[in-house]
Amino acid sequence: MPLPKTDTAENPASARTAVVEARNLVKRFQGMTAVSDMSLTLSAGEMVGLIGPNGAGKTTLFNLIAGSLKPTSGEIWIGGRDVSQDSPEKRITRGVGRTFQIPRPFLDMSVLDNVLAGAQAQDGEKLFANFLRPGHVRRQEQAAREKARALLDFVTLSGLESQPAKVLSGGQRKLLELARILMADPQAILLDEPAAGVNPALLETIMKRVIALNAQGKSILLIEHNMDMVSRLCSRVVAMAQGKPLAEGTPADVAADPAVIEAYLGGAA
Ligand SMILES: Nc1ncnc2c1ncn2[C@@H]1O[C@H](COP(=O)(O)OP(=O)(O)OP(=O)(O)O)[C@@H](O)[C@H]1O
Repeated sequence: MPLPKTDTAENPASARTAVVEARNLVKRFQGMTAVSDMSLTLSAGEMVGLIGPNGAGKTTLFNLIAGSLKPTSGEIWIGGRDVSQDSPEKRITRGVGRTFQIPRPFLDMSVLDNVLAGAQAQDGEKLFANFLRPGHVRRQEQAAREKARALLDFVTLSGLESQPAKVLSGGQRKLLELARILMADPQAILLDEPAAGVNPALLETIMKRVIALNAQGKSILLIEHNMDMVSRLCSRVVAMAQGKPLAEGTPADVAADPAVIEAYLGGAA
Protein backbone atom coordinates (compact mmCIF):
# COMPACT_ATOMS: atom_id res chain seq x y z
CA MET A 1 0.00 0.00 0.00
CA PRO A 2 1.60 3.36 -0.96
CA LEU A 3 2.16 5.86 1.81
CA PRO A 4 0.42 9.22 1.46
CA LYS A 5 2.57 11.84 -0.19
CA THR A 6 3.20 15.07 1.63
CA ASP A 7 2.41 18.38 0.05
CA THR A 8 5.74 19.96 -0.89
CA ALA A 9 6.96 22.43 -3.50
CA GLU A 10 8.19 19.47 -5.61
CA ASN A 11 4.98 17.57 -5.08
CA PRO A 12 2.09 20.04 -4.95
CA ALA A 13 -1.44 18.62 -4.65
CA SER A 14 -2.23 19.85 -8.16
CA ALA A 15 0.55 17.67 -9.65
CA ARG A 16 -0.65 14.43 -8.04
CA THR A 17 -2.98 11.91 -9.63
CA ALA A 18 -6.62 12.94 -9.32
CA VAL A 19 -8.68 10.17 -7.75
CA VAL A 20 -11.97 12.08 -7.94
CA GLU A 21 -12.71 15.07 -10.10
CA ALA A 22 -15.93 17.03 -10.26
CA ARG A 23 -15.94 19.21 -13.36
CA ASN A 24 -18.33 22.17 -13.61
CA LEU A 25 -21.17 20.31 -11.94
CA VAL A 26 -24.67 21.75 -11.98
CA LYS A 27 -27.70 20.15 -10.28
CA ARG A 28 -31.14 21.72 -10.48
CA PHE A 29 -34.24 20.43 -8.70
CA GLN A 30 -37.49 21.79 -10.17
CA GLY A 31 -36.27 25.31 -10.60
CA MET A 32 -33.95 25.48 -7.57
CA THR A 33 -30.20 25.16 -8.15
CA ALA A 34 -28.55 23.07 -5.42
CA VAL A 35 -25.14 22.89 -7.13
CA SER A 36 -24.03 25.51 -9.63
CA ASP A 37 -20.70 25.25 -11.41
CA MET A 38 -18.88 23.24 -8.74
CA SER A 39 -15.44 21.86 -9.53
CA LEU A 40 -13.27 19.95 -7.08
CA THR A 41 -10.28 17.61 -7.24
CA LEU A 42 -9.36 14.97 -4.67
CA SER A 43 -5.82 13.74 -5.27
CA ALA A 44 -4.21 10.43 -4.33
CA GLY A 45 -3.57 10.25 -0.59
CA GLU A 46 -5.24 13.58 0.15
CA MET A 47 -7.67 14.29 2.98
CA VAL A 48 -9.82 17.28 2.06
CA GLY A 49 -12.51 18.97 4.17
CA LEU A 50 -15.71 20.21 2.53
CA ILE A 51 -17.43 22.83 4.64
CA GLY A 52 -20.22 25.35 4.15
CA PRO A 53 -23.46 26.50 5.76
CA ASN A 54 -26.64 24.38 5.74
CA GLY A 55 -28.03 24.07 2.25
CA ALA A 56 -24.71 24.95 0.55
CA GLY A 57 -24.97 21.85 -1.64
CA LYS A 58 -22.37 19.59 0.02
CA THR A 59 -24.50 16.44 0.28
CA THR A 60 -25.86 17.00 -3.22
CA LEU A 61 -22.25 17.11 -4.44
CA PHE A 62 -21.58 13.77 -2.69
CA ASN A 63 -24.71 12.30 -4.31
CA LEU A 64 -23.48 13.46 -7.71
CA ILE A 65 -20.01 11.97 -7.18
CA ALA A 66 -21.37 8.66 -5.82
CA GLY A 67 -23.98 8.48 -8.57
CA SER A 68 -27.26 8.48 -6.64
CA LEU A 69 -28.05 11.73 -8.48
CA LYS A 70 -27.32 12.53 -12.12
CA PRO A 71 -25.99 16.03 -12.83
CA THR A 72 -27.99 18.53 -14.86
CA SER A 73 -24.64 19.24 -16.51
CA GLY A 74 -20.96 18.70 -15.82
CA GLU A 75 -18.85 15.58 -15.38
CA ILE A 76 -17.55 13.23 -12.69
CA TRP A 77 -14.21 11.51 -13.22
CA ILE A 78 -13.01 8.69 -10.96
CA GLY A 79 -9.52 7.25 -11.31
CA GLY A 80 -9.03 9.03 -14.64
CA ARG A 81 -12.31 7.80 -16.21
CA ASP A 82 -15.50 9.69 -16.97
CA VAL A 83 -18.13 7.93 -14.84
CA SER A 84 -20.88 10.54 -15.30
CA GLN A 85 -23.25 7.98 -16.84
CA ASP A 86 -22.32 5.07 -14.56
CA SER A 87 -24.61 3.66 -11.85
CA PRO A 88 -23.72 4.04 -8.16
CA GLU A 89 -22.76 0.30 -8.09
CA LYS A 90 -20.39 0.76 -11.00
CA ARG A 91 -18.78 3.76 -9.30
CA ILE A 92 -18.11 1.60 -6.22
CA THR A 93 -16.19 -0.81 -8.44
CA ARG A 94 -14.31 2.19 -9.87
CA GLY A 95 -13.08 2.96 -6.37
CA VAL A 96 -15.41 5.34 -4.54
CA GLY A 97 -17.20 4.56 -1.28
CA ARG A 98 -19.49 6.96 0.56
CA THR A 99 -21.12 7.15 3.97
CA PHE A 100 -24.32 8.95 4.89
CA GLN A 101 -25.11 11.62 7.50
CA ILE A 102 -27.51 9.10 9.03
CA PRO A 103 -26.36 5.52 8.43
CA ARG A 104 -29.05 3.06 7.38
CA PRO A 105 -27.89 -0.44 8.34
CA PHE A 106 -30.13 -3.49 7.91
CA LEU A 107 -31.39 -3.31 11.49
CA ASP A 108 -32.40 -6.95 11.97
CA MET A 109 -29.33 -8.36 10.23
CA SER A 110 -26.21 -9.16 12.24
CA VAL A 111 -23.36 -6.67 12.37
CA LEU A 112 -21.17 -9.15 10.45
CA ASP A 113 -23.78 -9.69 7.72
CA ASN A 114 -24.15 -5.92 7.36
CA VAL A 115 -20.44 -5.69 6.59
CA LEU A 116 -20.66 -8.64 4.19
CA ALA A 117 -23.41 -6.76 2.33
CA GLY A 118 -20.66 -4.39 1.19
CA ALA A 119 -18.85 -7.12 -0.76
CA GLN A 120 -19.04 -6.50 -4.48
CA ALA A 121 -20.12 -9.04 -7.10
CA GLN A 122 -19.70 -12.14 -5.02
CA ASP A 123 -19.76 -15.24 -7.21
CA GLY A 124 -21.91 -16.88 -4.53
CA GLU A 125 -24.82 -14.75 -5.69
CA LYS A 126 -24.57 -16.15 -9.19
CA LEU A 127 -26.45 -19.34 -9.86
CA PHE A 128 -24.10 -20.58 -12.57
CA ALA A 129 -20.98 -19.95 -10.52
CA ASN A 130 -22.53 -21.88 -7.63
CA PHE A 131 -23.43 -24.74 -9.92
CA LEU A 132 -20.18 -24.88 -11.89
CA ARG A 133 -17.58 -24.01 -9.26
CA PRO A 134 -19.04 -24.57 -5.76
CA GLY A 135 -15.60 -24.98 -4.18
CA HIS A 136 -14.43 -21.67 -5.60
CA VAL A 137 -17.58 -19.94 -4.35
CA ARG A 138 -17.19 -21.44 -0.86
CA ARG A 139 -13.58 -20.24 -0.69
CA GLN A 140 -14.60 -16.78 -1.86
CA GLU A 141 -17.34 -16.59 0.79
CA GLN A 142 -14.88 -17.70 3.44
CA ALA A 143 -12.38 -15.05 2.33
CA ALA A 144 -15.15 -12.42 2.46
CA ARG A 145 -16.06 -13.43 6.02
CA GLU A 146 -12.42 -13.21 7.09
CA LYS A 147 -12.11 -9.79 5.50
CA ALA A 148 -15.36 -8.61 7.14
CA ARG A 149 -14.11 -9.82 10.53
CA ALA A 150 -10.78 -8.02 10.06
CA LEU A 151 -12.67 -4.84 9.16
CA LEU A 152 -14.91 -5.18 12.23
CA ASP A 153 -11.74 -5.49 14.28
CA PHE A 154 -10.37 -2.36 12.57
CA VAL A 155 -13.49 -0.36 13.49
CA THR A 156 -13.51 -1.79 17.06
CA LEU A 157 -16.84 -3.65 16.67
CA SER A 158 -15.55 -7.24 16.77
CA GLY A 159 -17.33 -8.07 20.01
CA LEU A 160 -20.68 -7.23 18.44
CA GLU A 161 -20.48 -9.23 15.20
CA SER A 162 -23.40 -11.56 16.02
CA GLN A 163 -25.67 -8.84 17.37
CA PRO A 164 -28.39 -7.31 15.20
CA ALA A 165 -27.35 -3.87 13.95
CA LYS A 166 -30.28 -2.29 15.78
CA VAL A 167 -28.41 -2.59 19.10
CA LEU A 168 -25.66 -0.23 17.88
CA SER A 169 -25.49 3.42 18.93
CA GLY A 170 -25.43 6.17 16.30
CA GLY A 171 -21.63 6.39 16.44
CA GLN A 172 -21.23 2.61 16.23
CA ARG A 173 -23.50 2.62 13.16
CA LYS A 174 -21.11 5.10 11.55
CA LEU A 175 -18.22 2.73 12.26
CA LEU A 176 -20.25 -0.19 10.88
CA GLU A 177 -20.97 1.77 7.72
CA LEU A 178 -17.26 2.51 7.36
CA ALA A 179 -16.46 -1.22 7.62
CA ARG A 180 -19.17 -2.01 5.05
CA ILE A 181 -17.81 0.39 2.43
CA LEU A 182 -14.25 -0.85 3.07
CA MET A 183 -15.32 -4.32 1.86
CA ALA A 184 -15.15 -2.92 -1.69
CA ASP A 185 -11.58 -1.57 -1.20
CA PRO A 186 -12.39 2.02 -2.20
CA GLN A 187 -9.48 4.23 -3.22
CA ALA A 188 -11.51 7.32 -2.29
CA ILE A 189 -13.88 7.62 0.65
CA LEU A 190 -16.58 10.28 0.94
CA LEU A 191 -17.53 10.81 4.59
CA ASP A 192 -20.74 12.77 5.22
CA GLU A 193 -20.63 14.33 8.71
CA PRO A 194 -18.97 11.47 10.60
CA ALA A 195 -18.95 13.53 13.84
CA ALA A 196 -22.65 14.49 13.87
CA GLY A 197 -24.46 13.06 16.89
CA VAL A 198 -21.46 10.99 18.03
CA ASN A 199 -20.29 10.97 21.67
CA PRO A 200 -16.75 12.32 22.29
CA ALA A 201 -15.15 8.93 23.08
CA LEU A 202 -16.45 7.32 19.90
CA LEU A 203 -15.58 10.43 17.91
CA GLU A 204 -11.92 9.92 18.86
CA THR A 205 -12.17 6.32 17.61
CA ILE A 206 -13.71 7.46 14.33
CA MET A 207 -10.99 10.09 13.86
CA LYS A 208 -8.22 7.57 14.54
CA ARG A 209 -9.71 5.14 12.02
CA VAL A 210 -9.99 7.88 9.40
CA ILE A 211 -6.35 8.88 10.01
CA ALA A 212 -5.31 5.21 9.71
CA LEU A 213 -7.15 4.84 6.39
CA ASN A 214 -5.49 7.94 5.04
CA ALA A 215 -2.10 6.62 6.20
CA GLN A 216 -2.85 3.47 4.13
CA GLY A 217 -3.07 5.74 1.09
CA LYS A 218 -6.82 6.23 0.81
CA SER A 219 -8.04 9.63 -0.33
CA ILE A 220 -10.74 11.12 1.86
CA LEU A 221 -13.29 13.86 1.23
CA LEU A 222 -14.92 14.89 4.48
CA ILE A 223 -18.11 16.92 4.92
CA GLU A 224 -18.04 18.18 8.48
CA HIS A 225 -19.41 21.08 10.52
CA ASN A 226 -17.03 20.26 13.39
CA MET A 227 -14.11 22.58 12.51
CA ASP A 228 -11.93 21.08 15.23
CA MET A 229 -12.17 17.72 13.48
CA VAL A 230 -11.58 19.29 10.06
CA SER A 231 -8.49 21.14 11.35
CA ARG A 232 -7.06 17.98 12.91
CA LEU A 233 -7.62 15.82 9.84
CA CYS A 234 -7.35 17.95 6.73
CA SER A 235 -4.50 19.93 5.21
CA ARG A 236 -6.83 21.44 2.59
CA VAL A 237 -10.36 22.71 2.97
CA VAL A 238 -12.89 23.73 0.32
CA ALA A 239 -15.73 25.99 1.45
CA MET A 240 -18.97 25.90 -0.53
CA ALA A 241 -21.89 28.30 -0.49
CA GLN A 242 -24.94 28.44 -2.73
CA GLY A 243 -23.72 25.47 -4.74
CA LYS A 244 -20.33 26.96 -5.64
CA PRO A 245 -16.79 26.96 -4.29
CA LEU A 246 -16.29 29.99 -2.08
CA ALA A 247 -12.78 29.58 -0.68
CA GLU A 248 -10.00 27.02 -0.55
CA GLY A 249 -6.84 26.69 1.54
CA THR A 250 -5.63 25.54 4.93
CA PRO A 251 -8.33 25.07 7.61
CA ALA A 252 -7.10 28.20 9.45
CA ASP A 253 -7.08 30.36 6.32
CA VAL A 254 -10.53 29.23 5.18
CA ALA A 255 -12.05 29.65 8.66
CA ALA A 256 -10.70 33.23 8.77
CA ASP A 257 -11.81 34.11 5.23
CA PRO A 258 -14.31 37.02 5.41
CA ALA A 259 -16.44 35.55 2.59
CA VAL A 260 -16.73 32.26 4.50
CA ILE A 261 -17.64 34.03 7.75
CA GLU A 262 -20.23 36.08 5.87
CA ALA A 263 -21.72 32.92 4.27
CA TYR A 264 -22.10 31.27 7.69
CA LEU A 265 -23.62 34.40 9.25
CA GLY A 266 -26.01 34.71 6.31
CA GLY A 267 -26.93 31.05 6.65
CA ALA A 268 -27.61 31.47 10.36
CA ALA A 269 -29.74 34.58 9.87
N1 LIG B 1 -33.93 15.89 -3.76
C1 LIG B 1 -34.04 17.22 -3.62
N2 LIG B 1 -35.09 17.89 -4.13
C2 LIG B 1 -35.21 19.23 -3.99
N3 LIG B 1 -34.29 20.01 -3.38
C3 LIG B 1 -33.22 19.40 -2.85
C4 LIG B 1 -33.02 17.98 -2.94
N4 LIG B 1 -31.84 17.66 -2.34
C5 LIG B 1 -31.34 18.82 -1.86
N5 LIG B 1 -32.16 19.85 -2.18
C6 LIG B 1 -31.92 21.27 -1.86
O1 LIG B 1 -30.64 21.59 -2.35
C7 LIG B 1 -29.98 22.50 -1.45
C8 LIG B 1 -28.64 21.92 -1.05
O2 LIG B 1 -28.88 20.82 -0.16
P1 LIG B 1 -27.73 19.91 0.43
O3 LIG B 1 -28.36 18.87 1.29
O4 LIG B 1 -26.86 19.46 -0.67
O5 LIG B 1 -26.94 20.96 1.33
P2 LIG B 1 -25.80 20.69 2.43
O6 LIG B 1 -24.72 21.68 2.18
O7 LIG B 1 -25.44 19.26 2.44
O8 LIG B 1 -26.57 21.08 3.77
P3 LIG B 1 -26.41 20.47 5.27
O9 LIG B 1 -25.12 20.97 5.81
O10 LIG B 1 -27.60 21.07 5.98
O11 LIG B 1 -26.49 18.97 5.17
C9 LIG B 1 -30.94 22.75 -0.29
O12 LIG B 1 -31.65 23.93 -0.55
C10 LIG B 1 -31.84 21.53 -0.35
O13 LIG B 1 -33.13 21.84 0.18
